[in-house]
Amino acid sequence: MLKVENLNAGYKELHILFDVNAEIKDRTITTVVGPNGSGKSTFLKSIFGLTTIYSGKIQYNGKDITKIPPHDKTKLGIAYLPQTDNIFANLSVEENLKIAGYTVEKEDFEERVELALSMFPELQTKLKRKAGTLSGGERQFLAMAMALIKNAKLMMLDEPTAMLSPKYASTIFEKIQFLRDELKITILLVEQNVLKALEISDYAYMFVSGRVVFGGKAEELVKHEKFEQLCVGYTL
Ligand SMILES: Nc1ncnc2c1ncn2[C@@H]1O[C@H](COP(=O)(O)OP(=O)(O)OP(=O)(O)O)[C@@H](O)[C@H]1O
Repeated sequence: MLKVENLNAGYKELHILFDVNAEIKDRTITTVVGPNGSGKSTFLKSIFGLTTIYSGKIQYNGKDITKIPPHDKTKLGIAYLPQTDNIFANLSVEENLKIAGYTVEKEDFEERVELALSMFPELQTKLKRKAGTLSGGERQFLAMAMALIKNAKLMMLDEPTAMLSPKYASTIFEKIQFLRDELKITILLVEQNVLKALEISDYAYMFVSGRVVFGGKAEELVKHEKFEQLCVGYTL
């Protein structure tokens, strides 16, 4: 689904990612782990078109999307959910859902809202509430519901369980599995709850100082000699 080749990227002249190669397979969960500041978020942002790309290539279903702006990537079915600021806090939940559906045909929109609310029934009773008054977990649900309405096929989630209670975090992990298993959505995840994320993941990448030091099956990463040293502390 997504192929990243020899990607070098950063913020203007600040080079952060070095020769990154990665492949995200269709209908899988791939988790990116690594110490703080290793470039995990920058990786997601680069795929979405929010960084400076110096060289390399990003392909999505065989199409070169390296230089395509974010709004066009949304149309192709790519969604990027940052850790914060992923909803319009001053608007109601309902208005947020409507905005997500701006580019969707009216009939499709109603169907998509129905699907989104069946997946996130927690939002059903809060449609008139200002999104800014939702709990952290509910905000994540709303952001994911908006991505569903946009018909996302690839969802990139940056630390969706950050600041959430363990109970809420488990619910988010269940929802992510549901997205893969029932809705056939491909997930690229950056997570601080590394062990829990790897449990539900098919593949994983470990970044250190902007370089990929491991790429492969999620269960293999746990056996990697540097895994504990680099991810513990950050993991627990
Ligand atoms: N908008 C930005 N402008 C300039 N530098 C940035 C920007 N965003 C991130 N950086 C820098 O890029 C480097 C990588 O940051 P990034 O957020 O990608 O790491 P991360 O692995 O996701 O870290 P964390 O686990 O702490 O979230 C850091 O040195 C950070 O300070």
